[in-house]
Amino acid sequence: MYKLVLVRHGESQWNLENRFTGWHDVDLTESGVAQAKNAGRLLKEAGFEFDQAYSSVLVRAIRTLNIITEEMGQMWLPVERHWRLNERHYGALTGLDKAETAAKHGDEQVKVWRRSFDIPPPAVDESSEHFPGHDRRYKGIDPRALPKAESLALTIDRVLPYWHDVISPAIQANKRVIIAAHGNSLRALVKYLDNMSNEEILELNIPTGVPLVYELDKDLKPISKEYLGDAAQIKAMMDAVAKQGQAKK
Ligand SMILES: O=C(O)[C@@H](CO)OP(=O)(O)O
Repeated sequence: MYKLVLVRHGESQWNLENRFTGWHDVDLTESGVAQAKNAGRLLKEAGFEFDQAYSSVLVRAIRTLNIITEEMGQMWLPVERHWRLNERHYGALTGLDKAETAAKHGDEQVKVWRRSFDIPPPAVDESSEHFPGHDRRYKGIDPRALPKAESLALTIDRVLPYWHDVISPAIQANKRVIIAAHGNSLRALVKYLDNMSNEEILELNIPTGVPLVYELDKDLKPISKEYLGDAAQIKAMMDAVAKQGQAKK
């Protein structure tokens, strides 16, 4: 049996401001830092030791992982950062206020943009500041692979090659792995691991800064899955994520 830990970054500045974030690079808030410390403390108390860590190339995930490994006394861990673990690209919604967008287009439309399986938000064009082709960290990647807007389905298409080529072989080579990533890049992975239907994934919201521990069999099929921490608090955090896309009453 293998163990795998997934963690969504702690609260970011744009989570706090309730703005669509995607590939925009924002840092953690103070409470995001506290959430990451708490995640590290919980993992340490539960006796976790890792051999390999992975994160996206976005600061909020990188910093969350740093804080967790520092808290655990495992800062020396090898880390591989990869753009394929980035958040889903929010296209032309990037930067907009989620509640204001819902007031303008309706809660249902925003739920479609946030959570439908295969309907992407409106795309940016290559002149947009939110097109990743302008960012040095994505140099060397085939521009056709760089997103202008992604649905969850498209996010799955770019996350899974990294899972199959890099992460799952590491796990099967007995490396104990932690992955720090994002609400939707982790939903992509969870959908795949748990073999969830397109309808089931619609209602799945992942809280910030809470370790999600999987036990996997030899073929990496889940045996069990649980969040570390206070169940009532975690449920409240998941409900709050779901509500972020509703217009203010
Ligand atoms: O804005 C985003 O990039 C994501 C995660 O923070 O938000 P949502 O939960 O609306 O998909």
